[in-house]
Amino acid sequence: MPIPTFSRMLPTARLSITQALRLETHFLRGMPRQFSIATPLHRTALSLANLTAGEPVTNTNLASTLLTEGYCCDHSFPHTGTADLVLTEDQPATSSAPYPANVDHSLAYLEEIRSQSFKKFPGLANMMISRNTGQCLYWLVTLLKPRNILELGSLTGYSALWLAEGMKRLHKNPVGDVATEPPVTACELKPQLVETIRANLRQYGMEPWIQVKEGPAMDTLRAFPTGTQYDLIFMDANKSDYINYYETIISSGLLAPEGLLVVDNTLFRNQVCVKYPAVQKILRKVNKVAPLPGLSGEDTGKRTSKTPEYIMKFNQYVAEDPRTENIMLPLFDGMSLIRHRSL
Ligand SMILES: C[S@@+](CC[C@H](N)C(=O)[O-])C[C@H]1O[C@@H](n2cnc3c(N)ncnc32)[C@H](O)[C@@H]1O
Repeated sequence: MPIPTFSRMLPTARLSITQALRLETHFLRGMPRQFSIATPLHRTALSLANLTAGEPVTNTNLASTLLTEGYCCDHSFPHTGTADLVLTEDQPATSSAPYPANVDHSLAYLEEIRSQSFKKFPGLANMMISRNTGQCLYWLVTLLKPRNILELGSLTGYSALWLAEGMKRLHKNPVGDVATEPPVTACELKPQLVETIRANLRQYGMEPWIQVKEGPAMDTLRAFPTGTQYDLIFMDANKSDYINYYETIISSGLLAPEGLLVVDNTLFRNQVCVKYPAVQKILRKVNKVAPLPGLSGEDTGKRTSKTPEYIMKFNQYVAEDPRTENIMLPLFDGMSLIRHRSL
């Protein structure tokens, strides 16, 4: 069956958020395509990649996406004053690929893992990184050429696999600090998820690239022999321990001197920005048509009402830490890049 062409339905659509949400619900659900929403003000495409390809779509996560992929700092927040949106296609109508053309299509198996995760763990899968974040991690790996990678919080292995694919692109054979060990270490607390990660690794032949450590990430961090160093660390486990993980990683020297610590969800659906008047304004506007999930995501598993507070405190902690410097990318749910200041 041919994929309906959105532009045929709406050649040049200027829509309110309400209309966009309605359209999204009616037409875009489950379509294996990518669309973007650009505001008339800045014309920046906000990719809705994470809302397509059969994922459950709710008004809530559409609204969150609008916010988290928007501009979230008080000085650069451009949405103020308009709720109008222009919906445009950002893929040719013939394409059915879930990724933009520049992404290696051999990575399509990740899409399978993504949709299986939504089927198997509907209440948790929403916590996965977005496809764009996955691509970004993959790019970081290929640019930085880390010797090894550590991930805290792995769910079903989706983000770890993006990281491992970066390593795979760099090396024909898996090479870790210790040649016999897979170069990516993934830490996951829940046995059922660990089992799923292992099954995914087996199914897609990725066991030589990723080793899984089951249990609390803090135990795993503390168990590393003195002198262990990682060139790239991706932190995406429970937010309540972000400061503890960060402190352990930085003070123990686990992050190599030229290493990069990547931390996910540092904008936490923009809820960390509510103190900014411009953000409050857009939140009020969006809330009229699609209430945000308050401070506890309705479908976000472990996220608790305290999560935005944990993230805010973490961001503050890092910002004030003279040992490191960081930059926050407004990508999906916010991603911070942190490195030693001594560089
Ligand atoms: C945001 S999800 C990770 C998503 C994954 N990085 C991805 O994008 O595919 C957070 C994960 O951390 C795990 N987690 C929670 N507390 C943890 C802990 N103390 N130690 C290790 N993992 C933990 C959760 O079970 C969950 O799978």
